[in-house]
Amino acid sequence: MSSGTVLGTDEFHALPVSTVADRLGVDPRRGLSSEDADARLRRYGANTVSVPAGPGPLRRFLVQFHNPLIYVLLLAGVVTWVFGGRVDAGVIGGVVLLNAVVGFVQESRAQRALEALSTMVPVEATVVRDGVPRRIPAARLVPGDVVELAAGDRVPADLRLTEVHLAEIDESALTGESVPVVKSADPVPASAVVADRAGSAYSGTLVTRGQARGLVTATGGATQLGDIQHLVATAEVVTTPLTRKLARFSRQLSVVIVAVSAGAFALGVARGTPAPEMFTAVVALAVGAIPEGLPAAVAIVLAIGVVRMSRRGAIVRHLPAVETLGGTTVICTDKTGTLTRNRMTVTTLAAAGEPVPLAEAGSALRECLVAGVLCNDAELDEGDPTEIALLAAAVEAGLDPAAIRAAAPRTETVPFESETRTMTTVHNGVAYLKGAVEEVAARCETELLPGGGERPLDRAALDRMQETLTARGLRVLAFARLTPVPVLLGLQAMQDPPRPEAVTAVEACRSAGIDVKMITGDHAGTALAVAGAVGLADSARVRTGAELAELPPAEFDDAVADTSVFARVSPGQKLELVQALQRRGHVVAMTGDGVNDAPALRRADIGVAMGAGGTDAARQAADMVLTGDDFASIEAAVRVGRGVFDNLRKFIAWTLPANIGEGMVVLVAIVLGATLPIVPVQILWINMTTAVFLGLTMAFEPTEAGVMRRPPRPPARPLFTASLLRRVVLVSLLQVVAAFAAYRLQLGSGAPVEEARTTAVNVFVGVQAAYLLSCRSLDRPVLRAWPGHSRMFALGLVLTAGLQLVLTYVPVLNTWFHTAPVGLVSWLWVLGAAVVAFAVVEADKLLWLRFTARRASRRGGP
Ligand SMILES: Nc1ncnc2c1ncn2[C@@H]1O[C@H](COP(=O)(O)OP(=O)(O)OP(=O)(O)O)[C@@H](O)[C@H]1O
Repeated sequence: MSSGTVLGTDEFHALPVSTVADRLGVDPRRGLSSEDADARLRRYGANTVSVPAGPGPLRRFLVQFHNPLIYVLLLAGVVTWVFGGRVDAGVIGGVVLLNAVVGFVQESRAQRALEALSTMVPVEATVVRDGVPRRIPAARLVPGDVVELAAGDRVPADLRLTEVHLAEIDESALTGESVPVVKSADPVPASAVVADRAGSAYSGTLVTRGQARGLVTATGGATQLGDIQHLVATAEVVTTPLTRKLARFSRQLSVVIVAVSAGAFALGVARGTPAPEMFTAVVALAVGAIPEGLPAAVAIVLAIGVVRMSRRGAIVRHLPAVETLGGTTVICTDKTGTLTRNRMTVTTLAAAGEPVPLAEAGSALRECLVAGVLCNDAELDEGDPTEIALLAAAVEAGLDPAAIRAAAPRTETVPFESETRTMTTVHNGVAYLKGAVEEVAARCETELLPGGGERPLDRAALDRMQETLTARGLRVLAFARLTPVPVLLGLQAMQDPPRPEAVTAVEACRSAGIDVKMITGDHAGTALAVAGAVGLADSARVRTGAELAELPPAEFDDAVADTSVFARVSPGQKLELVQALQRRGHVVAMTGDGVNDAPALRRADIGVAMGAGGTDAARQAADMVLTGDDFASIEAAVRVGRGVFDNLRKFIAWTLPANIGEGMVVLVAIVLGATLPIVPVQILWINMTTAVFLGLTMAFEPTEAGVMRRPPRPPARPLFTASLLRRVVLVSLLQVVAAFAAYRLQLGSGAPVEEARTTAVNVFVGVQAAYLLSCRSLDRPVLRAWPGHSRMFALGLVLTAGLQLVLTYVPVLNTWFHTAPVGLVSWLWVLGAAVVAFAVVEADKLLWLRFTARRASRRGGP
């Protein structure tokens, strides 16, 4: 399906521009009229590629049954049925069904959270309509629209290029070719493949250099990108390194459990238990012990993290980023906009080594202000804040920017680039240069004196002036007239106030053991002053890009590690910085907004792009996009990331002992040759209800207050620590002992077996609930480190209690699950077991804390 069928041809790339414009019915200079565009929008639809829906709900539901464990359960159901256990078989069937429903719901939730993300970053395009360029949502583009492209933009639709200025486009998203393609406006042979069509630009690719204009030839699903997305049936699976690690762990554990079950089966049968009965028992053992919900639950915990982060202004583009963020050890951040407001105001001018107040500059430094107006792409209300400030300064000094521009129309432009740090424009044969002081001064031999006259450039005085201004945190730009001979016109120094919230956020990061480094293209003096203002500079630790370039390779990594402010850094060097830090084992978050920052963003463990000020190229390369461009959002995201990782650990720490305990009850009974204190269908009941209503509440735990007061998790730390393993052993033992004790003592006191088993089941769930309470704080006594109220947690407890009451007192369930109503004594058992289990785990935490503290002090540590 291509637009060609709609528009009469799909060979626009082979036609001259004028023919293309005719076919599309548009004047390439004026663009479409608004009415025509609206009509076309109705006719061709929105310019969005609907993500292929993926497998439908039915398919996703059926997939839930595709699991070896479920096969075994179903088999057990059939066996039970055949040997007459109709009710038990029905219960097993019900459990399988319920399991599928729960899995389905969980997965859908995670999927929805993720889908919501892709719509959150708005994409805009510059389009010419009714003869004027304007920004509109890219979704509203229609075939025939005239689109303007500039370096950093993502191509918003398929275009036939009409005008090209040095444009290069990275088409790797489409063709896999990573070298940018040089574009032209010429037709190519009709047979040319997409990669060879120099005269066209394709939706989803990135402009890496230059500017261009083009006519929209296809939108939405009719674009090449749309074609591809339809071909690639995206069954995108929600996996991260952690979910994969866990999935592998679950598989290994399953193998062990199946082996144990087989052994238990053989043992039981050898002792004379009927095979079908034994079979159902070991199936219960296996189902109870295998933590089947683990990978899905982890995906949910992460997805919830994504939602929480988006509320803090940080939009995560890749799920694994949530996990990585929590482990971040270094944040490398921009200055302008991220630590400061990016609201520039010129406060001082200077020439010939003397400051000139803005109020007097209109006469004394007129040409410096004029250069600031002419060599400038902004309007007073729109554009680069640095350039807006220059216009505002001219206005404040009494000049009229519009009149100045009208009198000296621009004939040539060399745009600003971070590499050259300068911009040049030519007006009626007069060339103006503006940019970083060093770069501009290097081109000049003479300088203008305030009020008139010239003298040879006094470089020492200029340097001193720059030192004075930058030390006040001002960004300093120099201006020169290049014709007939280069003369320095003066300096304009602008203020960009630090964000107050950045100060708190930097402080929070530092107390969280995260190193914050500032990387800027600005002058070292300015960088240092701003760093001081937001609380991240110790003056000895600033280095410039030039100094970095001089370092011998052997010293590079160390130097980078102990520098906190990098000034006059080029985008290419950002990549080197990331690599150096990673070589030292750091997990690096790096911000960037320009096209040239993309490699560094991609390389960083967490690439952070700006939603408002950044380019599409940077956003495309990033793992996370900040809607407010604000450093505080990075800090908030790290905080959430840590909380999410904690919740994962909590979930795992709860679920493993719970599951293994369930399996152990059966195993112990078989090994001892004793009757089962909990029968298979009851194990299934416990497994189903507690995993959802107790375990999953951990996903919603609030972030603990102290998360930002402890050091980052060491990148190499395994998920299964000694503490966790100890906890698994302890808690599964507690459960087994409690269940057996309750069962035996009840039997001993003459209670019928159903009542004794019901008590054992309730005791079991009670212990799991008590342990869940303890898991709200993994390492510290929970009552002392109370994480605050959690509605989910409370709801989970209430629902679980309700379900146990239903299981105990509702006759139908009594029949299905072989339970019976019990008396007060039985509930006292439950309460007692829960209290004891809670106390034991809390005591274990205290002992362990004391043990580690003593070990640390013996090693001479604090
Ligand atoms: N529009 C411009 N025209 C000419 N020169 C500029 C312009 N903007 C900035 N400069 C010069 O280039 C230097 C680097 O600016 P640039 O905007 O590349 O820094 P940056 O790395 O983006 O800064 P930050 O890290 O603070 O965001 C500035 O110190 C200034 O001297």
